[in-house]
Amino acid sequence: MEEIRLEANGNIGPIDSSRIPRFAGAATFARLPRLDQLKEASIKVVGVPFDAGVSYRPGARFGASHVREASRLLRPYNPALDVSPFELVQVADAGDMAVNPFNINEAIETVQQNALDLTADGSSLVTLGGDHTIALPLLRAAAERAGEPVALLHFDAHLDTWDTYFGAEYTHGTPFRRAVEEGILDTEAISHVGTRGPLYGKKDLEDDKRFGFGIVTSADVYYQGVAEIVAKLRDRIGNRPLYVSVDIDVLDPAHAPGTGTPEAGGITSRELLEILRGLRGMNLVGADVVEVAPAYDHAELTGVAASHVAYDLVTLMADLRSSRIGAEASLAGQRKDA
Ligand SMILES: N=C(N)NCCCC(=O)O
Ligand SMILES: [Zn+2]
Ligand SMILES: [Zn+2]
Repeated sequence: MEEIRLEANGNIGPIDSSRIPRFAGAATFARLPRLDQLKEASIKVVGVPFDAGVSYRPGARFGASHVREASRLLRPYNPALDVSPFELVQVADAGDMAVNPFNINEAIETVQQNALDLTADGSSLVTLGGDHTIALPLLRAAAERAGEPVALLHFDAHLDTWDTYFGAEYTHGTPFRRAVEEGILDTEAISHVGTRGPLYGKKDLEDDKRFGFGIVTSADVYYQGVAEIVAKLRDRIGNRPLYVSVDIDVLDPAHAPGTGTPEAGGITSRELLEILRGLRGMNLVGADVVEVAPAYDHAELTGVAASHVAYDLVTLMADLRSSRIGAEASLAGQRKDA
């Protein structure tokens, strides 16, 4: 059937949910056009159906399609930031990467190469996981595109800076240790947010600190509040190229039960969204939302939370890009006047 879409400023937007019921048709993120329906896009949402790196419950391979399904209810105007992201720039759903489910090393190579290919035109990626293993190749690609090590804001119940599991180096509990070892993170500006729960030992925290990570625990969010935490994070990161990785288990299991390694005592979806919104204007170069495992989800809670997180990340990127376009235009105007 014909797709009736919203359009503005030459950008092709979501299917118009006032004319085609939002529950009709195949799901793309926020009902956006597929990349293969367009010539180009400035922001691409891409899925990575991969969960061969998990240490506990499997199922995050189905995360991206679950988030797409749950994203049918997203609307085109984001009042929290007063931005209509799909009007400002072209946003598209780039589909799923075809990653080898039987070979982790090959899967990591594929994610890295696909991320580089998708961003060769200067566009930005929001990746839907997949387990957290995929953050490593995504960070490699982000650092290569940025031309320098990137700052990292890592929202997670877990540190994910452990060394190995069963001798395996590339797992969902180890991506950020590998990233530090590879020199792709700017260790002056890396922080975990939302960590909590039992660890293997105190050494986990000592190692993590040695790598350069700052920690804002889930309890810190409760005691200090969103505004204070945002101010501290902004201060630490400044204008460095910033990658944001959101493990959905950063949320309390009450807000996101559909995940593989749940921990009690997490932040709320309101807190997470407000912290993300507080990053407005920062130099966001890439982002992921990982660890959505729909088999353990109820009432689409986790899918809805993850789709809103991805929507706010897209909004931040769209806002940043359009403010840069605006700044360039006014600079060009000034040059012409001079
Ligand atoms: N990245 C996530 N979600 N979890 C890591 C937990 C690793 C562990 O089982 O100790
Ligand atoms: Zn986690
Ligand atoms: Zn994680």
